Amino acid sequence: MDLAERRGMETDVYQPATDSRLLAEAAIDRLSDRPTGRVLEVGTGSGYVAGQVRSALEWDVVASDLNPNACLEARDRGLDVVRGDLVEPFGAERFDAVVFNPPYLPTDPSVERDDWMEVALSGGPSGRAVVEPFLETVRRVLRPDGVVLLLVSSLTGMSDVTELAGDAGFSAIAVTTESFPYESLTVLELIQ
Ligand SMILES: C[S@@+](CC[C@H](N)C(=O)[O-])C[C@H]1O[C@@H](n2cnc3c(N)ncnc32)[C@H](O)[C@@H]1O
Repeated sequence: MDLAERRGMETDVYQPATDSRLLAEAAIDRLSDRPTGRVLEVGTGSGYVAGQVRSALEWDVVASDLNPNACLEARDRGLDVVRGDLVEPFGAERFDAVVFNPPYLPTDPSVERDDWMEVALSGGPSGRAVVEPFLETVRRVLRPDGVVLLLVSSLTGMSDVTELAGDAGFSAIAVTTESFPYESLTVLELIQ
């Protein structure tokens, strides 16, 4: 499924899809092995992933997004929501885990549209335009034993993402993968 097909959803807020469900299941599985803590979902969209984690685990859950419409939708689920760019609004060492299903589809700049679905889906020409600054900054908000759970598509370049994660001081482990005709989706656990 390409960007144009995903665009069939004429909405301002990304609605839960296969990638959202894969990330929510992996986050619940991985975080249930750890003591209760505080988790941030970056790019929460509808709030689905954060809501699933909050229902399944006794963790404090915070959600954030750049898109004000997403923030309102996530708030309607009863989530604590902060509007902002990636982890910029948050202080140092605030979270035991950060989860993110980023915009990851490689997109030709000449067909980019100026709307919130583009912000939700487009990862720029490489697919890594948002993943890269996320990996460069996320460590600041993690407690010393905190982890990241990051959804990565084969379209985004798995080895490029694991290399960027390594540059940012993380080791990456694939915790789950699902394959589809057009891409495979993996959740990486990034450990400091
Ligand atoms: C693929 S959607 C995922 C939505 C939701 N987490 C899910 O899995 O269904 C990516 C989300 O990231 C948000 N986003 C994109 N760039 C962002 C940024 N720089 N800071 C915060 N959120 C961002 C988008 O608005 C969108 O809601």
